[in-house]
Amino acid sequence: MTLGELFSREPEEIAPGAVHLPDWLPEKEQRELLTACREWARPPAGLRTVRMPGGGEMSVRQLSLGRHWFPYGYAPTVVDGGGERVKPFPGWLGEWARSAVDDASAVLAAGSGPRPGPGRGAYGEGPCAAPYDIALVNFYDASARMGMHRDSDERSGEPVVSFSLGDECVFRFGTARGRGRPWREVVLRSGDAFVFGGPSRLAYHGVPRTEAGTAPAALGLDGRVNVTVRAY
Ligand SMILES: O=C(O)CCC(=O)C(=O)O
Ligand SMILES: [Fe+2]
Repeated sequence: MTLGELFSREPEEIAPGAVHLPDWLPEKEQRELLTACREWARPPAGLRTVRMPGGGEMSVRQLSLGRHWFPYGYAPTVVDGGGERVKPFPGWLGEWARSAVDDASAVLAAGSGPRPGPGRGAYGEGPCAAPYDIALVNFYDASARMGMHRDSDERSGEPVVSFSLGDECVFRFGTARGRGRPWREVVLRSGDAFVFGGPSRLAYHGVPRTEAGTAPAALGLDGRVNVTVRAY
C-alpha cells in the first residue's frame, strides 16, 4: 500500500478556501505538462538553485514563467542570477488553472462553508478577476523538501493553483496565522491539483517529504515536479 492509499482520494475542502482535487490532470495532460517543464528547464532562465537571503540554498530546484520569482519578489529578468529575461507564461496553463478554480469553487459551494453570492464563484471571482500570468515550477529529488511558507509576493488575491507530477508527497497545509499547528497533511499524487484561495490564500504550507519511486511508470519521471500557477 502506498502512502496515498491511506488518505481520501475524493475532492475535499482541506481548510476554508483550500481544495484538494485528486487525479485532476489526465495522463495525457500530465505528459504534456512534464514535456513543457523539461523544455522550460533549459537555459536561458532555466532550472536553478535558489539562494536565500540568509545564505542557505533551497533543496528544491526552480524555474519561473511570466515573471521571475526571487526571495522575496518578482522581476522580469533573473535578477539574482544571470539577468536573462524570464520565459513567457503559456495561455493554456492559465486556462487549466482557471478551470481547476471552477472545480474547486463547486466543491466549496457544495460544502458546509459560506455560500457564494449569486453568479459568483466561491472565491468571489468574476469577469474582472486577474488573469493567471505567472508560474513557479519546482523540481524535487528524493531528498528535497520545502519548509512552511506563504505565497505572499503576488499583488493579486487570486487563488494559487498547484499541479503535481511524478512521486507523491506529503503536502502540509496550515493557517495564515503562523507556520505552526494546526495543519492538515494530504498526499499529493501525480495528476492532483490543489487550489488555495479566499481565507486560505495566505496560509502557510510546505512539503515535508516525497516518496521516492511512487511516480507512475508511464510518466518517465524520477522525482517530483510541482507547478504552481498564480496571478501576479
Ligand atoms: O511543491 C508543492 O506542492 C508546493 C510548492 C509551493 O508551495 C510553492 O511553489 O510555493
Ligand atoms: Fe507555496
